[in-house]
Amino acid sequence: MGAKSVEDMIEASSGVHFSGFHMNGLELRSTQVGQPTTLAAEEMHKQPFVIGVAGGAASGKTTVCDMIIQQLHDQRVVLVNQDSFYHDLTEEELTRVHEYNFDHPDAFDTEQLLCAMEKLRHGQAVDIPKYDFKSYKNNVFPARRVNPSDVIILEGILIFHDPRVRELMNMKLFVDTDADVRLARRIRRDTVEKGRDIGTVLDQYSKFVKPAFDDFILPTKKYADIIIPRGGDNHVAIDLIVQHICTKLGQHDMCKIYPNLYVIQSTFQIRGMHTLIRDSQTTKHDFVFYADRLIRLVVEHGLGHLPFTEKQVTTPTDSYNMDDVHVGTLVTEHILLVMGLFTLVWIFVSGYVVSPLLGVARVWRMLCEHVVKASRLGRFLFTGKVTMVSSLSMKSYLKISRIDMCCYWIPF
Ligand SMILES: Nc1ncnc2c1ncn2[C@@H]1O[C@H](COP(=O)(O)OP(=O)(O)O)[C@@H](O)[C@H]1O
Ligand SMILES: Nc1ccn([C@@H]2O[C@H](COP(=O)(O)O)[C@@H](O)[C@H]2O)c(=O)n1
Repeated sequence: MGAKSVEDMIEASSGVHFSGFHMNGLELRSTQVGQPTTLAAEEMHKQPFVIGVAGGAASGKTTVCDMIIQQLHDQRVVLVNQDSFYHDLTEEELTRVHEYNFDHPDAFDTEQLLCAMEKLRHGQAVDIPKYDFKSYKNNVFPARRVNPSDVIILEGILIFHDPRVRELMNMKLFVDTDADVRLARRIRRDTVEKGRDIGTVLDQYSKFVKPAFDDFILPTKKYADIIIPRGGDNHVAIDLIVQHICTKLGQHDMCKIYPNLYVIQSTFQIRGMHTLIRDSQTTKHDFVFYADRLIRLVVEHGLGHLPFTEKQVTTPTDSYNMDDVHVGTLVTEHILLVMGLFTLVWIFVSGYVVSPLLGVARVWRMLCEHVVKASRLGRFLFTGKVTMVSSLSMKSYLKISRIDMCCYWIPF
């Protein structure tokens, strides 16, 4: 490939980019300036929190869902069963119903399920059919009107099978109950509630239910975030799951109110530092040290949202690509981002009863450090013995210098 085409490629890819950091690793892909990045974020954050619950038939999925719903009493939660989306049987299929495999992925109308989810996620109510296990039809009972909610629980034996359905889920649970327990429950349920005779239940189990569990259901266990042994008997697991959902919903709600809010993923290191600065035994020196590190994380993540353009730099020895951060825009378009950072760190620091001024001063210092670094780099690139293939213009340099002065001027 010739030198010109390399240049062309760089030029073609040298638009302005935003780097993003989002909750749950959901990233907004790099977008060109002027495109509605915040609209995309809004779209994403306005959507409900979707929990998928899979597991074998009679494993206790519905029981677990009911327990979660009960404990999330102050949230708007709806349960959507995959059973509601069983295909209607044709007349011919009805005459030979015992040969029909209700445990195969093709038994479900996944397109209809996706369509219903699409509507719910966009704030529209949907009518979900109520399946009749006795007549094998989904139009015997009136459909159930489901309104858009904060949380949607999608439950079903094969709810993790289709990747498009899996992608809708923020959290995936797999109810793992022993096969003999599932069979015992199924026999009782199908004979008592569905009025089937035990011979038919056992035939269906060995012919379709067990093979489908091994071939289609069990292989989806790997997609689960949490596996719940013993289903509804496992109160500890359900309590922990509900706590986790509440935490996520808190963040989710905040993100819904503030579409430009980014939540930094918690790590053991971050949690450790939070513990230390909350501890009354922590010395002033350690407090300042760990608070500084936490503030630095916030500042660095915030600055990661500044737009940048890729530039090619030729040094005496080599040529390489670098990201030219638009420091100049710091004082103009992105002043709000910087102000937001101050406020954020101010809230963070003031939450720990330190003088808010101390917090603001520390943020200023960190921002200045960053800008000074960028400024030094800028000056080096501009005045040093290097050739810029794509120019870092005089205008940018002047802007950098102005910020430089401004930063030194701020007393702290
Ligand atoms: N922990 C449990 N102990 C006893 N019976 C249970 C338990 N969990 C569920 N069951 C019973 O087993 C049957 C199947 O449970 P369900 O929650 O409907 O499972 P699934 O939704 O996975 O088919 C129901 O009759 C239910 O009452
Ligand atoms: N007409 C039907 C439809 C489904 N089944 C069985 O139901 C099971 C799934 O429901 P769960 O509530 O237990 O998850 C599945 O194993 C089907 O075989 C049926 O028997 N008849």
